[in-house]
Amino acid sequence: MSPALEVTGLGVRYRRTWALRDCSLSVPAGRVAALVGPNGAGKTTLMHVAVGLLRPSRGTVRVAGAAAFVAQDKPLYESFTVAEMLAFGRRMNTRWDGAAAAVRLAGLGIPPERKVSALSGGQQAQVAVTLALASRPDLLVLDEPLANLDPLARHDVIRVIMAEVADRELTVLLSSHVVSDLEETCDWLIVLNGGGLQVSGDVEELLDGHHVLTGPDGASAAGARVVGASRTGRQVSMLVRGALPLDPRWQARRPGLEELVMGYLRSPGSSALPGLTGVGA
Ligand SMILES: Nc1ncnc2c1ncn2[C@@H]1O[C@H](COP(=O)(O)OP(=O)(O)OP(=O)(O)O)[C@@H](O)[C@H]1O
Repeated sequence: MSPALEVTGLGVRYRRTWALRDCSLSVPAGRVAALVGPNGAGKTTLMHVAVGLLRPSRGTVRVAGAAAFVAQDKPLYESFTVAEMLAFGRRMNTRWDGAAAAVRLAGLGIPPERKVSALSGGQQAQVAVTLALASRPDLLVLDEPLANLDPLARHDVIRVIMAEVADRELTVLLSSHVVSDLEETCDWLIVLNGGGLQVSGDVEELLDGHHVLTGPDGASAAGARVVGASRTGRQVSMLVRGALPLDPRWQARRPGLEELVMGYLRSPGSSALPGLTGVGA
């Protein structure tokens, strides 16, 4: 099956700053991909290129079908009512499912005559996601849609998106700084760091392919590809990729998603990308 999103040798430069350098990745159709990375990693830039808001300085980006985007800040026109936003969406989109959007907003208790500026942050996020889904995209790109939402509203927004993913082959690219929000939702992981791609792959395969090791100071890591290590007193903890080290003093377990992400973010020189081998690769 062809990928929903394919990025090859992507570089994006803002004047003298390269926001993204030599990124190549592909996300299979029907996946919910988490895009994580520290501030300034290039997440928004990648999303803008994916939806055609920004042109690559180098390389190519290919989306199979139509993309919809929910921006990080102010995704809606504040002076519009909800009904006006829906009418605007209908005019701007060739394939538009206004009926489903109206049903969803009614289910959420959001009145059509209410001005966007009078909605809570959670309601605004719900309206923005509903409008994006009404355009029947093949790829839905969401830049931190859960920021500033309370836990209940976060759960509701995720539930709406996941229902749509289950209904049809929608692919989602979702950025967030809160990895725990992504744990139950995402089955693909992309980690960007300082404009470079560190990780892109199936979440289960990545978790199966890594171990968290704990052992005494002085235990040998020979035979393992170390992503990163930390020390607490005389205890050493390491994230390794692939085979375990030979030294029997290590205790190994499968990492959680957050441990995996943090392990890579703390070691910007490490990467887990298809086709790369060697220490830290
Ligand atoms: N319009 C712009 N002009 C110049 N530099 C920019 C512009 N937009 C982004 N950058 C720079 O590009 C880099 C990547 O920014 P980007 O917004 O893509 O990161 P991000 O991962 O989305 O960050 P955050 O998590 O803070 O939202 C940063 O160094 C940023 O300062």
